[in-house]
Amino acid sequence: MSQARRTVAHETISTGSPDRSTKHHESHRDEAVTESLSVDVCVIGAGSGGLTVAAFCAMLGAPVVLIEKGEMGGDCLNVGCVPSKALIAAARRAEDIRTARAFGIGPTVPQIDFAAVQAHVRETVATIAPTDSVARFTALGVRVIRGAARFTGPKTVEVGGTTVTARRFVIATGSSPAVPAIDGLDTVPFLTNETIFGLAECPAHLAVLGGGAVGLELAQAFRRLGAAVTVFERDRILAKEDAEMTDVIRRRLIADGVTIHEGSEVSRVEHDGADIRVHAIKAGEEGAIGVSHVLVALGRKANVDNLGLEAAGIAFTPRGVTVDKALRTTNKRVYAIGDVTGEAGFTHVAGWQGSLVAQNILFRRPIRTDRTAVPRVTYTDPELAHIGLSEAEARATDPKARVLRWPFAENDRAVATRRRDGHVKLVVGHKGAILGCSIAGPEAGDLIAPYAVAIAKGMTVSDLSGIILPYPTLSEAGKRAAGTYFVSSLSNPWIGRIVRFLRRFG
Ligand SMILES: Cc1cc2nc3c(=O)[nH]c(=O)nc-3n(C[C@H](O)[C@H](O)[C@H](O)COP(=O)(O)OP(=O)(O)OC[C@H]3O[C@@H](n4cnc5c(N)ncnc54)[C@H](O)[C@@H]3O)c2cc1C
Ligand SMILES: NC(=O)c1ccc[n+]([C@@H]2O[C@H](COP(=O)([O-])OP(=O)(O)OC[C@H]3O[C@@H](n4cnc5c(N)ncnc54)[C@H](O)[C@@H]3O)[C@@H](O)[C@H]2O)c1
Repeated sequence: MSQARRTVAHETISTGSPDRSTKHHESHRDEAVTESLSVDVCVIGAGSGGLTVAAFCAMLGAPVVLIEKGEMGGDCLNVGCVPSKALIAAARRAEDIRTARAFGIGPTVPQIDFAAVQAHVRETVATIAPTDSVARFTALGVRVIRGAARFTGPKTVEVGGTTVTARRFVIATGSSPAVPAIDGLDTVPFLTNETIFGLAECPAHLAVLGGGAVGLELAQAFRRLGAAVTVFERDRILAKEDAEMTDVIRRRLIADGVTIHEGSEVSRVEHDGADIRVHAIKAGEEGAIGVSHVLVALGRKANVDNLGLEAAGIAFTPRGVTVDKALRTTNKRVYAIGDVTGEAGFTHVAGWQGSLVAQNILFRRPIRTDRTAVPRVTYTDPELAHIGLSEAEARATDPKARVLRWPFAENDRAVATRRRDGHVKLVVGHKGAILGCSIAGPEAGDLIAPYAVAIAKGMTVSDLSGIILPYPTLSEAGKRAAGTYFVSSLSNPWIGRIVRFLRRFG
C-alpha cells in the first residue's frame, strides 16, 4: 500500500524547548509530503555513543536531530550489557544456593524457573529503558526520528521522508554479531546475542562458538542456570588478557562444569536429527559433538552497510568507519564513535567518545583519545578487570618495571565470604608510578575504580599504600599489593642503620 508522504517547508530547528524543535511549516504538494530540517548536529544511532552526544548537545542548547532505526538504547540496553548482566545475576543466585552448605545453609539445589529468569531479564531492561527513551530525549529538546538514516551527500542525511542538513554529523551506528563463513552454519538455527535473551527454555546443551567476553559471560551463566555448555575457542580464552589472570577464570569455569576446548577452530556445523553437530579442528585433528543449541560469539561487524557513506565521501573498511585521532572521518564535518569505528567494544568507551565529540562540536575543545586510562571488565565470576599497561607492555618501555601481587586468599573479607580465588596484579614503573592493574577476583569490576584514578592522575605506590581503607574490605588487597613494593627496601641494611641512629635521639 502506498503511503501519503508529507512535504514540510525547510525549517531551521532551534532547541531549548521540545515544542520549538518539533514545530514545522508544512506545505502540501500533491499527496507527497516531505520534511527538511536544518540543525547544528545530526546523530545517527541512539546507542551509548549517540545518546551521549545528543543529550550533551541538547542540554547546552544546540539544535539536535537523533535518528534511530531500532530500539532506543542500542545494543547495550537491549541485547548486550544490561540483559547479560541481569542473566549473570540470576546465575550467581543459583550458584550461591549450590555453595551455601559451606556456610551451614541448605537445601542446596536451586529450583530454576527459566521463564521467570527471562522475565527478570526483561524487567531489568524495561526498568532502565525510560532513561534512553524517545520521551526523555524529546523532553531534553532532541528531535528524535525513528527510521534508517542514509547519507545522500556530504552534508545531508535522509530518513523516511525527512532530509536533514547539519553543521556536524555523528555516526554512532554500532555493531552486529559477526557470523563468519563456517561451513553449514547458515543451515542451522544458531543464536546470537540478539536472540539468546528471548529463549523460552534453557538449552539442554549449548555450544558456545568463541571464547571472548560474550562467549564466556554467557557460557558460565547458562551453565549455572542448568545447561550443559561447551566452549570452542581457536586461540586461548580471553586471548587479549594477561594469561596469568585468565588462568583464574578458566579454573572457575571448569570447576563450574563448563567444557572448554582451546586451540580448537570450529570448521563445520550440521543438523544431526533433532540436534546440531559442531565440528572443530584441534592440532590438525577433527572432532565433533552433538548439542541442542549453538551460540555464535565470534566477534563483531561494524554497522556500515546502507549508510550511503560513499555519497558523503566517508572512507570505511570491513572493520568499520575510518577515523583519525580526533574521531573525524574523511568528511571533516562527520565524526564516528563507538563500535562502528571497529575499535571501541565497550559502552563506556562509546559514551566517553560521545562526550569528547560533543565538547569538540560545542566548544572546539581538542579531542584526545588516549586509551591508557580506559578500564575493561569481563563479568564472569570471578570477574576479570584491567586498566593501563600489561606487564609485557610496561617492560617493553621500562625494563625495570616491577610486578606486585596480592592474593584474595590473604584478604580477610574474601576469606569470610569464601570468595578466595584470584589476585591483584599491579604493574609499577621503576620509580614507583602505577602503570597498570589487573584484578581477577570477586567484584574486580568495582575494585578497579581507584586504579583508573591512579593512572589518570599519575599516582605512585606510595600514594596508594598511604591511603586508609576500611577493614575488612576486598579493596585492601590492592593496597597490600602496593605495600609489597617497600618490602625489599625494609630489608635494606641501611634502613636498619638509620633507625638505630635515630633511636639515639630518644
Ligand atoms: C552480549 C554483550 C554484552 C556486552 N556487555 C558489555 C558490558 O558489560 N560492558 C560494556 O562496556 N560493553 C558491553 N558490551 C559492548 C557494548 O554493548 C557496545 O560496546 C556498545 O553498545 C556500543 O555502543 P554504540 O553506541 O557504539 O552502538 P550501539 O549500542 O550498537 O547503538 C547503535 C545504534 O545505531 C542504530 N543504527 C544502526 N544503523 C542505523 C541507521 N542507518 N540509522 C539509524 N539508526 C541506526 C542501531 O539500531 C543501534 O540502536 C556488550 C556487548 C554484547 C554483545
Ligand atoms: N564485559 C564487557 O565489557 C563485554 C561483554 C561482552 C562483549 N563485549 C564486547 O563485545 C565485543 C564482542 O565480543 P565477542 O566475545 O563476540 O568477540 P571477541 O572478538 O572478543 O571474541 C571472539 C572469539 O572467537 C574466536 N573465534 C573466531 N573464529 C573462531 C572459530 N571459527 N572457532 C573458534 N573460535 C573462533 C576468536 O579467537 C575470539 O577469541 C568485544 O569488543 C567486547 O569488548 C564486552
